Amino acid sequence: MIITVTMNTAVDKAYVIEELKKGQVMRVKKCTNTPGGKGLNVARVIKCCGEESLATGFLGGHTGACIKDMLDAQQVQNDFSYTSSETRACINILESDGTSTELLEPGEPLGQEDVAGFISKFGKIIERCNVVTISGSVPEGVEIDIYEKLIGMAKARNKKVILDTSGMLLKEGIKAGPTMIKPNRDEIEALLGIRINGRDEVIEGAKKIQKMGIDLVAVSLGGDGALVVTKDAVFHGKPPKITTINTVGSGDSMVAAFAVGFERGYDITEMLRYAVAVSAANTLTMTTGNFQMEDMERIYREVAVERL
Ligand SMILES: Nc1ncnc2c1ncn2[C@@H]1O[C@H](COP(=O)(O)OP(=O)(O)OP(=O)(O)O)[C@@H](O)[C@H]1O
Ligand SMILES: O=P(O)(O)OC[C@@]1(O)O[C@H](CO)[C@@H](O)[C@@H]1O
Repeated sequence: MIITVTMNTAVDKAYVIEELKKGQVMRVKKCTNTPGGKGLNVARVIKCCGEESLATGFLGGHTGACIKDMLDAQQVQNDFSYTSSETRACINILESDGTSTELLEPGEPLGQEDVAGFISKFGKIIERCNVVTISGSVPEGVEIDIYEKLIGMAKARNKKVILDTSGMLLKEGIKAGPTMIKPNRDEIEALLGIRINGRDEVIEGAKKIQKMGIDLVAVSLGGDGALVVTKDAVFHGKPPKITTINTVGSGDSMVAAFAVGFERGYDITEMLRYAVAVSAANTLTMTTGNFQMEDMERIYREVAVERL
């Protein structure tokens, strides 16, 4: 069982329009509502992979109740902390030329008692899992070291923990030594406070972060696939060239696939090949955090994994 933590859940609204024009009234051609916030995408993809997950974090107000109904209808197991702070919406505007523009609400503030209640719930439910994923932003009112605390609790019980976040949350979370993190190039730059150009510099940056006490640093590189840096080795997994439909949630799909890899005991190269195939397959569907098995299997056969 894999537990996915989403402190800042959202209803993800994908708006399909011809062309975004600032300052004009625009009618949306098609709107898709999906339970979102990174960890909910992770949970859905784990289910697509055929493994059991339990989604936790916060849901609040009418939007939270609506997300709960959608998760239950999709048979995504969940055990959330409920709050009166309304769950946010995140909007992804998709134009016909493939441009994607995201508008992410901050999320209504949570109270200290909300957070304390969640920490207590988390302590109980992690007994039931082998792997924990912790993803995304947190609403106001949540301390910046929350992920450090959660990772510490999971590691004290010998769970594998994947952390996928950014900014100060990542900086603080790393202090607890998660098993894996999945930064992209921008997140490495922000974490190390440097500019990075080209693959070699990405690898150097990832090696520095790995030495901070993280077993596996997976760096996602969009259409160029992903790098994996461990204490002993560096691998690059490259997907075949594909025409994407919606890339939002592909980082989450990658996290889900690594979590499944840990759960199944895959070795590093198997895990990387699988993660690249699952995340690339996610870009071929309109819904965030979803893939078709036949897409994944076709791409899997064509992923090139190279030891550098
Ligand atoms: N154009 C693409 N073609 C093939 N695979 C892709 C493409 N874009 C993304 N992927 C796959 O998805 C993975 C994650 O994508 P990306 O590097 O964009 O993550 P990210 O920056 O964390 O994105 P996000 O947080 O928006 O989901 C990549 O490592 C790759 O395997
Ligand atoms: O504000 P956060 O938590 O960092 O990111 C939220 C979000 O953009 O991430 C997902 C894509 O990765 C979307 O489903 C969601 O709306």
